[in-house]
Amino acid sequence: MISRVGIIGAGSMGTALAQRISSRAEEVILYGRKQEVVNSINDERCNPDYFPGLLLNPNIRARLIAGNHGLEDCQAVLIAVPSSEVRSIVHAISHDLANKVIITVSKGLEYPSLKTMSEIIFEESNNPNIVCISGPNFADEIAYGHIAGATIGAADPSLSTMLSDLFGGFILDFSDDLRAVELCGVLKNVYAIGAGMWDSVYGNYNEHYTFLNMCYKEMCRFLREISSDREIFTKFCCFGDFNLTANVDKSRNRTLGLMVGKNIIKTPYLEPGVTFEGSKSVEGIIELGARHGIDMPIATLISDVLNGRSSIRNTVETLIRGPPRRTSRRVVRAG
Ligand SMILES: NC(=O)c1ccc[n+]([C@@H]2O[C@H](COP(=O)([O-])OP(=O)(O)OC[C@H]3O[C@@H](n4cnc5c(N)ncnc54)[C@H](O)[C@@H]3O)[C@@H](O)[C@H]2O)c1
Repeated sequence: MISRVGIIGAGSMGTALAQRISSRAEEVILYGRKQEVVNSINDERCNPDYFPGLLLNPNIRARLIAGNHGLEDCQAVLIAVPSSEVRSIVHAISHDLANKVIITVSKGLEYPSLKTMSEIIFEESNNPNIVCISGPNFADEIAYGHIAGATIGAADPSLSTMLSDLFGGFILDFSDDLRAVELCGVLKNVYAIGAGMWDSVYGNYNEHYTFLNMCYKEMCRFLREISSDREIFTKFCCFGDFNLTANVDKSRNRTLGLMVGKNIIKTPYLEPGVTFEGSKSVEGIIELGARHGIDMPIATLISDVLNGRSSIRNTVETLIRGPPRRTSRRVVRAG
């Protein structure tokens, strides 16, 4: 059993994972930014900001991230902050990350560097022991102990073995293509926005699953080009997470698409933080695709609608009929 795990970010996912893995580690330390949340976790065993009704297990303690954080005693450190914060937070704690296993659940692509979270973590910490865990995992359901599948992405297979014990409460599959596992989490957020947009106008079942299938084809085309894992399409990080995020209204990115489609919010939506991470990833994914020579018409149309360059109805016309073609004069040859 791992003796001590540190979790950076006492938000939804950090708290949910603390609860879930606390039966598989001697101690879990949640690192938060707010003194009152830290006090409440230590004194009342409760995170009032995220799960006011959940009694946290007694071996979960909290500390402030600022100051003397004591990460040196942790065997593994899990990063659960918004992707936009990962570089700065890892930079700040990099001295304490040497010789630890670093686990990331943050989903996003840095722009314009187009780096994944593990690439950023490596750049800032110089520690290659990085894994990610990704799958159809809503934080609240993880917190309350419901069944969930997840993919452990690790370039070094010995790290996967070690983590299968810590994450033994999940149904697991594995991939040695860490970057591809992370990119699945970015892609599914992009297409979930598209699914929300589409469903705001074209909501019957045939229409919904036709669009989802088109998105999944584009996602698989991307992954086929960039991933060495030939099985990735059936793993929890890919098929499961894509379906969860694109289908379920609890998904923040699907909700963004629905709100844009119904003209409830104006785009581009630029609020910082985790809320709609996918909106920040759309341009990155299109550019990454272009670097690899991958055509991504659906992601491009999602970007066009998100940035007010096109309407959903025009987008649908384009998808159904194909992009407008130049009309050329037909040459009619005589007899
Ligand atoms: N919520 C989910 O269901 C879920 C599922 C899978 C993956 N994730 C990923 O986990 C990451 C976190 O998501 P979340 O839902 O927990 O977000 P959240 O907003 O609920 O929590 C984020 C937490 O990080 C803290 N934080 C932000 N910047 C910080 C900093 N610089 N230093 C210390 N703490 C900081 C915030 O105070 C907050 O407590 C995201 O990248 C998300 O994609 C979330």
